[in-house]
Amino acid sequence: MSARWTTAVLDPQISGGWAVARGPDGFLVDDNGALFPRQWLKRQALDVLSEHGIGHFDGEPVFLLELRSAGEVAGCGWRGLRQFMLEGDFDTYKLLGYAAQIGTWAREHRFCGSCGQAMTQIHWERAMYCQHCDLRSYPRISPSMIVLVTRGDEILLARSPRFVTGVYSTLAGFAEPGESAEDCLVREVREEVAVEVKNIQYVGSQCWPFPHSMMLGFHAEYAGGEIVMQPDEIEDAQWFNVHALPPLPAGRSIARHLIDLYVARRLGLPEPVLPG
Ligand SMILES: NC(=O)c1ccc[n+]([C@@H]2O[C@H](COP(=O)([O-])OP(=O)(O)OC[C@H]3O[C@@H](n4cnc5c(N)ncnc54)[C@H](O)[C@@H]3O)[C@@H](O)[C@H]2O)c1
Ligand SMILES: [Mg+2]
Ligand SMILES: [Zn+2]
Repeated sequence: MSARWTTAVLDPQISGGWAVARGPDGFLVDDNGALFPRQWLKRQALDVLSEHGIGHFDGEPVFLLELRSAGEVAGCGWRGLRQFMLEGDFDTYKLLGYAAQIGTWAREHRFCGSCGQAMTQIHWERAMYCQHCDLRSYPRISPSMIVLVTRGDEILLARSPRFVTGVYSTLAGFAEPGESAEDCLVREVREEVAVEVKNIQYVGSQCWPFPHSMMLGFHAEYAGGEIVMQPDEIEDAQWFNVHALPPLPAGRSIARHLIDLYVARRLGLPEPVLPG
């Protein structure tokens, strides 16, 4: 949510408003962006799997058309969510990030995980419902810890084989059942680089809709151990001096914020603000 964008459960039976369409290649866009007059968009030959009322943008209702396949709409193209995260209006990115998470979840919860029968949308809360089991499934959110480990002027950064060439980032990993945030952080750092940490401090959080992570960001100090990289997960890990940093993650990511915040504090510069 943001100043311009708030989530809400809106009944698709009501008419009007804006709509976004999401297919396998991302969101439908034209020169004005990804928001289209809903009645116009629904007249296009789109292969709609489901429709969801997702919230308000500048006070106007917004709906998501989740598509089975990418079709052709004259004058329009497709744009992935990552592009919206990297550049352009952040409120629009927040709206589309939410739409993507709702679309993914609804697509993956069409059938009851308990009995296998078709589920239906309910319109007073964000849930899919199985009448047979009286079971509700809510949108999936996966808590992930992300941590900048520091040792004075040095910060510990690593590369996953999945990263853009040359980029180094903070360590991250998904929480497992039974863990606290701190347990998870200590385990992930141990698994990925075999380092021990102390003085864990919570910094802030960020929704990361790729596809449904909730990043909880921390700072921790080095407490011991030599770097041993986890095979397959970590391609390289090093201590970098704050004056000689490698290519870093995208400006709006919490990974980048954790790095920029520490460097600013170390160098006595103004502190950056985490994009909400
Ligand atoms: N916003 C940021 O700045 C930022 C930076 C780094 C990582 N991330 C995100 O943090 C998350 C975790 O990072 P990671 O990839 O290093 O995780 P990780 O170290 O836990 O390893 C990834 C592996 O975890 C497993 N996995 C996938 N989804 C899972 C889930 N929902 N629950 C449990 N295990 C799962 C898979 O085997 C996958 O290969 C990812 O979503 C990643 O995109 C965000
Ligand atoms: Mg990881
Ligand atoms: Zn069921």
